[in-house]
Parts: sequence; C-alpha cells; structure tokens
Amino acid sequence: MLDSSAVLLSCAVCVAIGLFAALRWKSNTRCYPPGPPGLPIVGNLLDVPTEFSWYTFAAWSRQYDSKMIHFKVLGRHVVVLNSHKVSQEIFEGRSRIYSDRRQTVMMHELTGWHRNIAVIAYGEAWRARRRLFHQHFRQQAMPNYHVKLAKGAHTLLRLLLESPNDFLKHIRFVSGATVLDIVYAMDVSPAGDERMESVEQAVYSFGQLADAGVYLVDLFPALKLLPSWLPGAGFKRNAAAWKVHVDRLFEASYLEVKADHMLGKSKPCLTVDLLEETAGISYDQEIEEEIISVTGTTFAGSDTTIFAMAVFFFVMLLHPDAQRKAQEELDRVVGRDRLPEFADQESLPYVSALIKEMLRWQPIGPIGVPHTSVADDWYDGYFIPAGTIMIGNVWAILHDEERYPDPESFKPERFLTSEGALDPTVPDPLEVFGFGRRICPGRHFAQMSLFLYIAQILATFSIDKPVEERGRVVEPTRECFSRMFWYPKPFKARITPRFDGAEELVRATCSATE
Ligand code: HEM
Repeated sequence: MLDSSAVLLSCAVCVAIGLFAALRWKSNTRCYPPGPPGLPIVGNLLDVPTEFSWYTFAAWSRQYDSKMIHFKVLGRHVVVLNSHKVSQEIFEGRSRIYSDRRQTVMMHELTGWHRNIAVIAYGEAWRARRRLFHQHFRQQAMPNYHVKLAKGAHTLLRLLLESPNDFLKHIRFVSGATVLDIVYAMDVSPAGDERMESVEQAVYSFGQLADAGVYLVDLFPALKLLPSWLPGAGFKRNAAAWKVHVDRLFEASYLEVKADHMLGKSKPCLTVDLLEETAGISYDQEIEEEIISVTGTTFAGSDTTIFAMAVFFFVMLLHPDAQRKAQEELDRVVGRDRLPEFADQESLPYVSALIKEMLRWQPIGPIGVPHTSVADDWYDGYFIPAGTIMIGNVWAILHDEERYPDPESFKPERFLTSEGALDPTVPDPLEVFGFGRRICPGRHFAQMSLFLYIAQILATFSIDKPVEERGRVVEPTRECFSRMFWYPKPFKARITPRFDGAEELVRATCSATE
C-alpha cells in the first residue's frame, strides 16, 4: 500500500505537469499581430530598413491587411500602429499600459540625458516633471513668452537680411538663443558664445542618439565596463565627450541663475519662476532635480523646431504657389507697414493651413518616439507582451487617404472651407506631436514659434530656388536625413526682401525690440 505522503507527492507532480502543459499550450497559442516571419535569434533585424522605415511599416500593413503589425528584433517584440483609430485606442484608451520608455545604457547611463523628460520611465519621477513642465507650457501660459519669441523672430529676420545664404545656421541660432533667454534670461550673440556652442553640441548629441536607435552596449550592457581607450569602445569616448556638454546644459546655467537669485540680482525667466514656486518647500535634492530636468529638457525640444523650419524653407522651394497665396493673405490682412503678430493668427487661415499641411505632408518625426508597454495585453484577439516597443506610424496616419484625400499632394486648402476659413471637420495633424500621456507638452510653444517665424518670414522675404550665373535654376536636392527624424540635408535657397521697404521694416522693428 502507498503511504499518504507518496499519494500527495504524486498528486502534486501531476498538478505541476498539468499546469506546465497548460501554460505551454497557452504560450504557443498566443497570437501576435501579423507581420513578416523572422529568423531565429536576429528576428526581423534584416527586414527593418534603417532609413525610411515608415514606408516599410505601411507596406507591411497593406501586405498583411492589418493596421497593427508585429515583428521581433533580437528577441524584442515590436508593434507598429498604422491607423489613427488603433493608435488612439492603444495610446489614449490604454495609456496606463502604453506610456513607458525603453531604458538604454547610452541614453540613461553614459551621456547624462537621463534627465530629459522624454526618456524618463513612466512613473512618479516622470509624472512630477511632466506636471511642472505642463504648468509652464500649457496653452494658457503661452502669452508669457510672446515678448521673447518676438525678439527671437526679429533677430531671425535681421540675420536673413545680413547673410541669407546661412538661413539654416540662423534658424539653429535663434531657436537656441530664444530658449536660453526664456529659460535663463541669457542674452547670447550670433557672433559666438560658449554657452550657445555647448547647448548646440548637447542638442546635437541627443539627435545623434535618437537617430542611432540602439547601440551594441544597449544590447550587451556589460560592454560599458570596457576601458574607453580600447579599440571598439568609441561609443564610450563619444558618450564621455557628449556628457560634458549635456551636464553643462542641465546644470551650469541653472546654478548661475540660482546664485544670482540668492543675491537678488536675477532677471525674470522660467528658472526664477520655478525657484520661487518651490521656495516655501524645505530644500530637497529631488525638487532641485525636477527643476533642472524641466529647464534642460526645453533645449532638447528646440531641435525639432529647427528641423520643422528647415522643412518649411524646403517646402517653399517646392511649392511656390502656396508661398504666394500665403503672402497675398498677409498683404491683405496685415499690410506692408508692420510685421504680423500673434494676435493676427486667427485672421490668417491660409498661413495656419500651410503650417498644418507642412507638418502633415512631411512629418519631421515619421515614426514618432516609441513607447514601451508595461503589462501583457490583448487587443482585437492579438497578444502584446509586456516590454513591447510600440511605434505609432505617424507618416501612415497622416497619409491615410480616408482622412486626407490625395495625401501625397501638398494642399494647404484641404484644411480650409470653400469660404477660406479653417475647416473644423478636417483633423489637425496632431500625431506629429505624439500620442496619449506622452504627447509633446511643448506643442503649444512649438506651434506658436512656427507661426511667428513663418508668418514674419513670408511677410518680408521671398524664398526661391537659386539661379546660377548662366541663369540655370538650381533644383533642391531631395537628400534628407531619414532614420528617426526626417529633414532635408543642407540645401541652397535664394532669400530676398519681397518688396521695396521690406528691409526698412525689418530694421526698424528689430531696432525697437533687440
Ligand atoms: C515642431 C516641433 C516639435 C515636434 C514635432 C515635437 C514632437 C514630439 C514628439 C513626437 C514627442 C514624443 C511624443 C510621444 O512619446 O508620443 C515629443 C515629446 C516631448 N517634447 Fe516635443 N516636439 C516639438 C517641439 C517641442 C518643444 C519646442 C518643446 C519644449 C518647449 C518640446 C518638449 C517635449 C517634451 C518635454 C517631450 C517629452 C514628453 C514625455 O515624454 O512625456 N517639444 N515631442
């Protein structure tokens, strides 16, 4: 006869085997969204192009007849959402699951960018910073920045008068200088300034990191222990060089303003506002970190505005008709005696439509910034495991012909009614600013800056294709950066005052504000 403990043991073993079999069966029957079959270990690494990936994702969406596509790269699940509806339901409707960010060694440990709100993991630290950022960059706070933004726009016009061929350099300078002014009340000169150079280097490094996507050290974190001098450890040398600028970006100017503030000689700026708001709270390193994180992150955002302005000049070369129509509207509404201002925006629907169409037609972030999921989930019968990289295919959503008929054509008119007013039934291309709880909190500031720069440039300058000495018109090359962001490689444009008196108007306005 078997004793009772042997019976119990055999029962337990049977239950364990049963459970194991059931779990295995369940995991085998898990159904991921459709997508290309991959190879062992590398998965679909070789199928995903490093450039223009948004076209491939859209093509897979058509091939597999699914708005949700799945593939694997080196063991990581990736899901791409190719429609407005699915992206809303996932990123907005289930934001508790789909608002995290992947943590990488390069971004979070080696370069100092862990303070950037855009890369912080979904959780309390992110929430606190995002709340603070939102307070200062929500729609209602925008008038606080009107004066400094207008000063920046006037500087841009003056620089375009003085050296029009350097227009891309001027955009970069003005965008960075305006943020320095708003955040730290610092005045920098286009002739060269160490702080400005450091900001540019840091912002450049963020673009490089985002564009590179994944480094080998992110896949094999032990590589971070390699000595920097070792051949193959170039990533560590780059990271160390970038970190100097990134730390300076976050800390140096903040500490300067803080010291001035304690001596009672600081000028009004975002940092001072944040210091005063937290003055009643006893000193806490975490609160100081929050301020540093919010102030420094505004610079990372300035890069996207620079890319958008580069796209603007590019689009104006390709679509002179749209340029002329916007200028006709500016002449009619604002006239030629003054520059357009924020208050004119509502009366300039064509200019607003042109900006919307520019963001839609060529989104600068065609695959946005990927989110990561924090829990297993099921959607429409498909399984999405925790830790999946979630990509919103912004390009596909903004080129969906059901929402935007004839999507490949550049037509600002699509946003207007037949009477020429903005049509509220046509969806704004908001996806360019991302999704759900992670949607860009700087979007009001970005849209306001784009409006002012673009309206003032179109009011005073003509942007045309350059003409060579023998009269040959130089077509813009279609060369572009096309990995994480899309923006044109440096190109030439002929930028000239648009009417007699435009130059005087610019100089007079600049001397009044600069
Ligand atoms: C045309 C200009 C801009 C575009 C197209 C843009 C686009 C984006 C996108 C796609 C994201 C990621 C959203 C997501 O994860 O779903 C983002 C995040 C962010 N942007 Fe912008 N942005 C622009 C300008 C700015 C500016 C000027 C600022 C600062 C004043 C800014 C601050 C931020 C911040 C702080 C985040 C991180 C949000 C988070 O992860 O919670 N952006 N932006």
